[in-house]
Amino acid sequence: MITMIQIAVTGKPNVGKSSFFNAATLSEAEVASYPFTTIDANHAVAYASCRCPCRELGVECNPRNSRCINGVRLIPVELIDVAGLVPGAHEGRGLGNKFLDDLRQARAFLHVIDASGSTDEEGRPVEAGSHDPLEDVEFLEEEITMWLYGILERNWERLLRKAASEKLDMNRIIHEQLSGTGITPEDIIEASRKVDADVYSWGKDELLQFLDELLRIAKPMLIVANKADLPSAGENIERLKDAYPHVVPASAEAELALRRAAEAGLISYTPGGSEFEIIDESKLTDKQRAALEYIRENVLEVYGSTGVQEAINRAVFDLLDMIVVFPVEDEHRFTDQKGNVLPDAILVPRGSSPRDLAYLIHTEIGDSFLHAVDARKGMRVASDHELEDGDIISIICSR
Ligand SMILES: Nc1nc2c(ncn2[C@@H]2O[C@H](COP(=O)(O)OP(=O)(O)OP(=O)(O)O)[C@@H](O)[C@H]2O)c(=O)[nH]1
Repeated sequence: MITMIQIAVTGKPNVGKSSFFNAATLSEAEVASYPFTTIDANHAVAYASCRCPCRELGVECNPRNSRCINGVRLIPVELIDVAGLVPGAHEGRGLGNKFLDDLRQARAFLHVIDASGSTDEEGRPVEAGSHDPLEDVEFLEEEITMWLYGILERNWERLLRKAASEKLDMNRIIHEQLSGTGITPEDIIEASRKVDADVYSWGKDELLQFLDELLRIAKPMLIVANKADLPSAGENIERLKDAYPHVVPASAEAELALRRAAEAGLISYTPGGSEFEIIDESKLTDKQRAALEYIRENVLEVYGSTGVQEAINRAVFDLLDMIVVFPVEDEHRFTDQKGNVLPDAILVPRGSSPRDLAYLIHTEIGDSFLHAVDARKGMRVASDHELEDGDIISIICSR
């Protein structure tokens, strides 16, 4: 059974988190026949997008677990709206079991910030450009680190003594303490290697350094530099890009405006696209025309898109390093048992093998895996062969 990848969306009040959440989630109209658009108030379905092989193969696909719009395959991922991360939250001003639950589920964080600097550190509106958004990035990382620190620090001395006297592996003990966060033993081993000092001599500084590394590995973060449409955002976006590896300029408001205009039949626009076309000039009011031109000049032409879809894609394909594989039963017709062409698009971690894919689809398929065929090349591939992005794979089982 394949579960959707879950990504947390967080940010202080007024930065445009709800706008981003809505803009990333296709509306009911756009996904009419698709069953799960909104899960509940705090969970919604967004899509990672990639090229569908249907065009290149000259076939018409019948997607089952995903959608195909004009040759673009949309693969569902789940967004979790994480509220309450405000400065000081780790001290008990808001982070509770709900946060633990969100943290456990989330594989990565999208941190929405107001790149225009028009909200202060608590999210109150201030004059554009008067707040430095780089401070907001630091605060969020610090909140999560300090929250984890609170969990470890409580019992640290006792745990060290226990590990020393019973000759227990400290990494395992740390993992037990952080159980419920979704952090794996491998993540902990990798992070603790990055701290020079011997674990038995770790003080506060080393623990914090360890937790910083751990978060980077286990819950990587992408900065959504929102409100990129405002003039004061440009310089901040450059500074953010200099300081952090994963920054996507975005305008959630522009994405919403373009979609509304498309729904009203005023423009043609594919969500996440790099351009739009006005359908009938005479239908636009002066105000609408000016707003659309503003978006074209200040968002699309500057940043290439509104950044909303790009943020989701970067989280899935860069931060989490996933690739897309299309499993089929019939390697000649690219179909499943029922004749659906290219029915499924599956996100798998880069480095996965056909056998890993088989297990991901179903334990039984993994257990009875015999070999796999690369349907494009019509060639058998080894069970430990590394799958490539866009592969169409037929799995041959003994049952
Ligand atoms: N210029 C501009 N304004 C935006 C953008 N996104 C959101 N806003 C505005 O920012 C304000 C806050 O947006 P919300 O989406 O409600 O922000 P939020 O972070 O969810 O706020 P809370 O619900 O208070 O947590 C609203 O007035 C939006 O219209 C954007 O991309 N550009």
